Amino acid sequence: MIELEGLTKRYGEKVAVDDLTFTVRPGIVTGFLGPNGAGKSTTMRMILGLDHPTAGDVRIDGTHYDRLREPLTRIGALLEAKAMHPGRSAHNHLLCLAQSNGIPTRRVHEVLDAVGLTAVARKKAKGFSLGMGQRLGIAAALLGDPRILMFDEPVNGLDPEGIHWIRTLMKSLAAQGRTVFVSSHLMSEMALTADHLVVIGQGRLLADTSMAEFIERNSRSYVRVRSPQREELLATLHRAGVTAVESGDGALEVDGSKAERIGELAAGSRIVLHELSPQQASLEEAFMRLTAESVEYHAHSGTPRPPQAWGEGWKKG
Ligand SMILES: Nc1ncnc2c1ncn2[C@@H]1O[C@H](COP(=O)(O)OP(=O)(O)OP(=O)(O)O)[C@@H](O)[C@H]1O
Repeated sequence: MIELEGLTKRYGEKVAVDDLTFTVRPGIVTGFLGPNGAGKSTTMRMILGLDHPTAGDVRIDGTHYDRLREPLTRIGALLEAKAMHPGRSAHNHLLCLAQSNGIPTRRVHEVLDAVGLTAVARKKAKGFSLGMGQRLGIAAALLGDPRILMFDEPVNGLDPEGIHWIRTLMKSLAAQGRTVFVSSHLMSEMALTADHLVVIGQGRLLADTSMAEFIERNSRSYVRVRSPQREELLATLHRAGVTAVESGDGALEVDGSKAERIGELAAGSRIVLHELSPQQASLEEAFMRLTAESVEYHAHSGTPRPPQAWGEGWKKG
């Protein structure tokens, strides 16, 4: 279990992590989601004692990282791929880590096998592709057989096979009862991997929710309707107790009614329809709405929409 309490990090004027309080629990994959610069890496560095908090506290199974005995056997982390000596082989890199942490040598062979690097174990790391570097970083995280694992953007730059492999690995580690904490800036990626979501923006907690709850709240389905007899259609829908809102481009959006019913109501009043289409809002859109105000740098493609009122509704703790 990882517990953060009021965790804060300032760099001069910049507040990189702002009063974060949440708990990462065992047995599930917890996704740590936020746009670029949200403070995910800084938070993970503080969990590992690589950065010191300006305020607040973070504990690993009740203890500060600095006070853990043989920390690699308690928490394993992949923070930056290729954080290794380029002239060293994968085998020797892991062997050095094992020897300095009191981990038996046989674990080196086990983890090389687990990440599929046995065949290239004696090759120098500088010749490794990004995917091989990620696998070696994950092997290092697994070396001490820790109960807690933390991965910072593990699928960045990987091919589909590598992405699939990491997703499966994270789920199986969680199924073994371990705590798995993984960061990403892609909602679509988290939707496929995480059981629980912690969302941050500009260092602040925006949501702490189960994935199922996030999907339920944000998989908004509605029907788009366009008609040259818009006012008559609005009046007909109103009489039937169906609420429609303007979509901004002249069309109407109707929640809570099927396209069939709207079509039948329109036909009953001899109203011509030019469009009648069921729609499903994507989780990526929901994430973008939630974090819109906290994104540091926008492309000049339009004004971000303000976060919806529901943003606060599912924030816990
Ligand atoms: N050593 C530092 N000195 C000054 N500012 C920093 C430092 N480290 C991080 N920051 C700033 O803190 C903020 C959070 O950065 P961080 O790398 O933690 O975000 P992130 O969510 O991991 O982003 P990304 O997905 O882009 O890696 C950013 O604005 C960053 O510029």
